[in-house]
Amino acid sequence: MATVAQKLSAAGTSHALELRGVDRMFGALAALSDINLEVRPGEKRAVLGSNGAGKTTLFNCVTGDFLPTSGRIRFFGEDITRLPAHERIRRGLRRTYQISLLFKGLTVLDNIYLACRGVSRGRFSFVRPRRNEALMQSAEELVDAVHLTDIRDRPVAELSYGQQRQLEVAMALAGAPRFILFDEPAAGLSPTERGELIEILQSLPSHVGFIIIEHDMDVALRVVESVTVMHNGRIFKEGTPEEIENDAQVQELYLGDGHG
Ligand SMILES: Nc1ncnc2c1ncn2[C@@H]1O[C@H](COP(=O)(O)OP(=O)(O)OP(=O)(O)O)[C@@H](O)[C@H]1O
Repeated sequence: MATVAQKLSAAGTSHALELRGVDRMFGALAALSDINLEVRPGEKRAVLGSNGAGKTTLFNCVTGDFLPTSGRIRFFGEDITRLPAHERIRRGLRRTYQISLLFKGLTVLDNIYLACRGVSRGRFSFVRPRRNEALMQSAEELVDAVHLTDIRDRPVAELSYGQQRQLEVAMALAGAPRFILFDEPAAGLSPTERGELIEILQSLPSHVGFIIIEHDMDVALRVVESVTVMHNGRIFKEGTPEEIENDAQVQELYLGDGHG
């Protein structure tokens, strides 16, 4: 059986995600200008930048929530620039949002089960599944992966804010994703919860790549191998976490502006 690398090579690319000349206008405002970005399969990358830099718009263009005004986006070699969002999900792209999209009245396990069900090809049924069903097993594994085993039968409304964010990570992992976009997963977390999130992100399977938007540098730089800094809708700098941390221009632009 061909490996992911062999399949990508046959498709003429070695990238999980590739953006070429992507622009996104909102009226006269260029939220994204000439974005060129390449992310390898399994690569973990942070996108940093101050408010309004264009980070969320970048995610929206990749997921299909917004179409780019111009430019091309490829996902594992396939041009997805104009594909609807659900077709991108079918191809293994996932995303978390800054706002919570959980079913608060359902249990932790049921929320993850529904996420697994939503991205599976089977037809939806309102009949409660038996525990041995394959999807329920996947849901149980994901509960363990995000350290929520002890509270898996609790309604989400009773969870702390940090536990709800952990649950969102599990839901993004439903259905064997190939690439995940995390939108500020550490926002509003306590130091302990941040530590837990770092552990979870560090233990994701090596073949699953991600981009994380994160204002908390401690979280972002500890879980990635590469960093892209954006400013005013453009890519300002790329490098390793060490290079970016020690870059004088980045410090002046981003680290020095009081972001917490
Ligand atoms: N739907 C929209 N309509 C009009 N302007 C928008 C829209 N979405 C984003 N913008 C504008 O595009 C620019 C980039 O916004 P974006 O949300 O992508 O930045 P960001 O880097 O994610 O910022 P933050 O860190 O505050 O979330 C901003 O000037 C914003 O006001």
